[in-house]
Amino acid sequence: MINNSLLLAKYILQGINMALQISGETSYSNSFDVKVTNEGVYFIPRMPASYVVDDDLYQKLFLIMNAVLYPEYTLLKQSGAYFVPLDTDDIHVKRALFFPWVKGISKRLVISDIDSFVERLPLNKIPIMENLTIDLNKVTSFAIAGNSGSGKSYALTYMLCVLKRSSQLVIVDPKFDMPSRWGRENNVPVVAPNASRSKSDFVSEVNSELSKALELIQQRQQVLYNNPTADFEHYTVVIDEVLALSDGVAKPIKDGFFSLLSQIALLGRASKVHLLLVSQRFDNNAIPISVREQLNVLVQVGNINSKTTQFLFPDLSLEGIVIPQGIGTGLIQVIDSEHPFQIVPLLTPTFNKLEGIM
Ligand SMILES: Nc1ncnc2c1ncn2[C@@H]1O[C@H](COP(=O)(O)OP(=O)(O)OP(=O)(O)O)[C@@H](O)[C@H]1O
Repeated sequence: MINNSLLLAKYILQGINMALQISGETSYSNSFDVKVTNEGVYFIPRMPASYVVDDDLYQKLFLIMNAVLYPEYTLLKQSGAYFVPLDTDDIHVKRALFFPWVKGISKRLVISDIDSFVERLPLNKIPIMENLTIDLNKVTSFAIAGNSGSGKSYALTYMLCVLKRSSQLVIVDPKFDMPSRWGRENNVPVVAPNASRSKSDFVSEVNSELSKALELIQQRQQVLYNNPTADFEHYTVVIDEVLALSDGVAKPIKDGFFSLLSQIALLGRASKVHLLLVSQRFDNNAIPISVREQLNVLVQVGNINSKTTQFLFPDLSLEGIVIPQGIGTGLIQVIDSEHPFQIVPLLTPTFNKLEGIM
């Protein structure tokens, strides 16, 4: 175990010196340096340099360092070069490429009793893996994508269990399936279709539920206007199979659905009103672009390739990301105020069977 940051920086430098082919430049010729902090690694080029400091260099360094650091640390994949200014008077070394990391590698949470796990959970915390916990106060909208059989419903069930600890919930369940049963057992209101009603009728009911969430946002905005430090209970609208809702309904109803979703996604942050959307995919038929842009917890389970990641992770090159094998695996990105862009391999939690629900 390497725990001394100087030693670790030296080890990383060695890895870069050996593997990076940039005009024969190395740290020995004083071309660059590496610094390590709790948050990640800084690659400091000495400028002007005989090599170009660009996205390409960034991705190369990512590949080299991710391998030399495995399994002590996992670098968080960025879509482009992540420049940071450094606090020094020396113009030659006033900038760095930054590689944020998390300690260890992604490890699945295995929970033997989900009820007591949730009971002991601190408020607003959403554990995802052993080294990744989301703070509900820092994120607004969640999306879970994955093909049939990929572990989407299982992941959703887990999210419902942990979210209930910190948030009021309302569930929209077009398939009248597991989420409806979970809602019944947990006294959470569910909007589901019934045989005697048309699809448009059902989506209209969904729209009126979304209108209620929007009204709540507006009421809370009023309160915040008078008291900017007011605090509220989280409120989360969970929608399973979003694509099944937006597909094949009358245009005015679909437009209404999209418009309500957009407004909630855009305005919900300050008033703690969240969306949790689940869908096979999140293309423009499933949700409007404005909603996709607001999503800040993005989960893709099942097959990971350029086709499946094109909607939630359009800028992602998968190079260098070690995707775990097996059931309930994939990728997760959490965009919060501290981390503008980070994608890590995901293993969804495993928990005990819930009688009568799944
Ligand atoms: N993290 C996990 N740990 C253990 N088992 C899992 C995990 N994730 C998924 N599974 C199992 O994988 C199988 C498929 O998962 P699930 O039913 O959630 O898929 P799905 O994507 O929702 O499919 P569908 O859309 O057809 O409902 C289930 O038997 C489930 O128990």
